[in-house]
Amino acid sequence: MSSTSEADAESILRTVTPSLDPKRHKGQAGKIAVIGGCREYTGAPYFAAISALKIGADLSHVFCTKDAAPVIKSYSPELIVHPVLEESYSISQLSEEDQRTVQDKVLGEVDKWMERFDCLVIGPGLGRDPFLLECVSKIMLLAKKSNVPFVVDGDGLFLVTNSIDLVNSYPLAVLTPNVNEYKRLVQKVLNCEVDEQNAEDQLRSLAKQIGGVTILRKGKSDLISNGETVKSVSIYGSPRRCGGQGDILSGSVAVFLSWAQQLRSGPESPSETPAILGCIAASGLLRKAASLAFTKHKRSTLTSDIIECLGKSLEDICPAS
Ligand SMILES: NC(=O)C1=CN([C@@H]2O[C@H](COP(=O)(O)OP(=O)(O)OC[C@H]3O[C@@H](n4cnc5c(N)ncnc54)[C@H](OP(=O)(O)O)[C@@H]3O)[C@@H](O)[C@H]2O)[C@@H](O)CC1
Ligand SMILES: Nc1ncnc2c1ncn2[C@@H]1O[C@H](COP(=O)(O)OP(=O)(O)OP(=O)(O)O)[C@@H](O)[C@H]1O
Ligand SMILES: [Mg+2]
Repeated sequence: MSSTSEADAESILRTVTPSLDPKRHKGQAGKIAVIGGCREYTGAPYFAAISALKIGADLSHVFCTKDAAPVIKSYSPELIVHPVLEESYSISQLSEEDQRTVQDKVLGEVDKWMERFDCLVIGPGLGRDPFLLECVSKIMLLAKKSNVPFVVDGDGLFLVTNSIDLVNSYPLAVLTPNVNEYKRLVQKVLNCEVDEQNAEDQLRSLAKQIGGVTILRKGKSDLISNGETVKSVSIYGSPRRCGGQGDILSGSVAVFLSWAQQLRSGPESPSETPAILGCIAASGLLRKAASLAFTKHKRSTLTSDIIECLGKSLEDICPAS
């Protein structure tokens, strides 16, 4: 059994971040899709999707409900927004057969794009509507069929905790639970309470029990495990706990995981998996950006201020030229 060690996040950021090569075409630096955004939540999918672009992905899509789409589009013309998800209230008058037709249509809309994506982020601002979550569980099956990696966060974790088979033994799944989401996962999967005294061993057991998926447990230090190795990232971030920082993280993991996967085909393939590298890089960068934003804005630091600092924080670690 390997022991926990503090990851060298800066060095990993330098390793996984690709150079800006003029020979590369649009799309090669990453095509990310966020599955999330409903009547209540439009900020979370926006934060995840825009963070992916600000770090350096080429294209960032959002698949959300019809009500959320115009709102998310209005935040940014950079995002490609698909108003395809349906909640129960909009289909409750339909017969069972018509509801199935609606579900097939939703799945068709997502599936026609699936193979083009390097990574999905499933859950920021998804909500907990049962019809919508059933569609999303089928989207996860489609992603697995196409071997597309996915990061599960927010309400996606609510779905997965209640249907662990959706991610069990899928090596390209990354779960990014916050304190509440982690507690629910531990209770459900390990049948016990969170043990802070043995946090690393418990995280390793949890990841192993879910068949070697990668888990990034967010907190004062971020802990990352795939059931074998356990790494921590404790770089000083910010004392502000404004909502949305986890959404930046999930979009960032998707980009760095995609970049780390590209290294696999190169001559110097790192020993850690792309999922572990992606988590370490994202955690390190978010913490640097949060620290920079806090230096400028102090108590009024908001998630959008942290997003504005992603570029400078990455530039300080690996300059573009
Ligand atoms: N600006 C935005 O748009 C942002 C949107 N965000 C989005 O918010 C969503 C929830 O994420 P979160 O982080 O609030 O979840 P978390 O800490 O487990 O819950 C806190 C407490 O609330 C409750 N609860 C939560 N959701 C519930 C529901 N649908 N229905 C009923 N209860 C619910 C929960 O109760 P419990 O389930 O534990 O009993 C717990 O006590 C998620 O989609 C996220 O992406 C955030 O990313 C922030 C920025
Ligand atoms: N106590 C803490 N001290 C320092 N950093 C923290 C602390 N808690 C969380 N973080 C950092 O903030 C990031 C987001 O974690 P958080 O627990 O706020 O996620 P979340 O609740 O899912 O956020 P969101 O509001 O986006 O849903 C993590 O990557 C972590 O690095
Ligand atoms: Mg969250």
